[in-house]
Amino acid sequence: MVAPATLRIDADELKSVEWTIERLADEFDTVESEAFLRAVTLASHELPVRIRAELLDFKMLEPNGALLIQGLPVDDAAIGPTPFGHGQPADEKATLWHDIAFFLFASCLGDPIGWETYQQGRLLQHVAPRPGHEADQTSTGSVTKLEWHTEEAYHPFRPEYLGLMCLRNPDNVATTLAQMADLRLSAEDLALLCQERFVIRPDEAHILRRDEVPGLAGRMTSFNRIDRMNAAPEPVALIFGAEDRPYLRVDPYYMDMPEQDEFAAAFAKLCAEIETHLQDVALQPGEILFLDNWRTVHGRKAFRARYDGRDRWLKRLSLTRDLRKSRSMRASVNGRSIG
Ligand SMILES: O=C(O)CCC(=O)C(=O)O
Ligand SMILES: [Fe+2]
Repeated sequence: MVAPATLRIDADELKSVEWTIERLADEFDTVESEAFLRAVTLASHELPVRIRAELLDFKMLEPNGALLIQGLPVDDAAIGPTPFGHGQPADEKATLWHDIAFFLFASCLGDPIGWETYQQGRLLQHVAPRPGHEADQTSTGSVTKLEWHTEEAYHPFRPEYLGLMCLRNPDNVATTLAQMADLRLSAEDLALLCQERFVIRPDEAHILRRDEVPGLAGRMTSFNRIDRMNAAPEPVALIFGAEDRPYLRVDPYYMDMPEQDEFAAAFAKLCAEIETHLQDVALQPGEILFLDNWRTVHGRKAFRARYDGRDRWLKRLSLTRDLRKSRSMRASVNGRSIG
């Protein structure tokens, strides 16, 4: 199986990265602003050249579907309690250093995007267990495994890359992933999977618990759009791109079984191949895992949440290579929230 590529930041590189982070931290107190996005994209050009080269190759040459960046320090006492479980919001200031680091690396791959119908359009999202959500098929679930999926598989503007930065993972709960490059599918199955015959519905993170959404009224156009995608989904192809190195989009939990036997059989083979080639990556504090969302699927093992402020805590960014393609669903030229 193809293991994720790894890139370890060395001591000299870390000094240079820290210098850039600290300069940005002097100027900004949140990563959720357009001014910060411009500044961090510019500053990403100052990253050490070896790091930029590795990220650029990951993007331009597609040598691997996953890239693990190691070597950022995390002071567990300084980052504050894991959000949600404790009933208090995260102290954004306490993780600003890491948030900036994450955006700096991510900016080498693409532009961060968010969703009007998810966490109020926030770009940097918390992945942490939430009381009452234990059995949900979302990033706030825990006792139920998060089934493997393409991120936002149903959406025409789904991200090309997904970043997961680990701040805390005391029980070594694994992120699961499978690489398209590992899958063995016959030419006949590939030909069936390339046809627009498969229905993928929106993730329930955009649908459940709508009554808890602050400012819901102002976002109803976007929520209505999600509801329409749910009620009348357009059939799509699961495999696309070049025949010899295809891309995929798939999320069985939100899919209908195709009616015709041959398509159902090809879909079942794809799922079985993915299951066979699923690997575990238990992220450690300070690690950032970048996944090519067109060449891997990912999920998470089940675990028992502690709700003691020390739970598993990742931050997540979705990145697009081409912001313009979603312009019809974004409010402004450099607005990042799609819906
Ligand atoms: O918790 C994880 O490791 C992965 C979660 C996930 O699939 C996601 O946040 O999109
Ligand atoms: Fe995901």
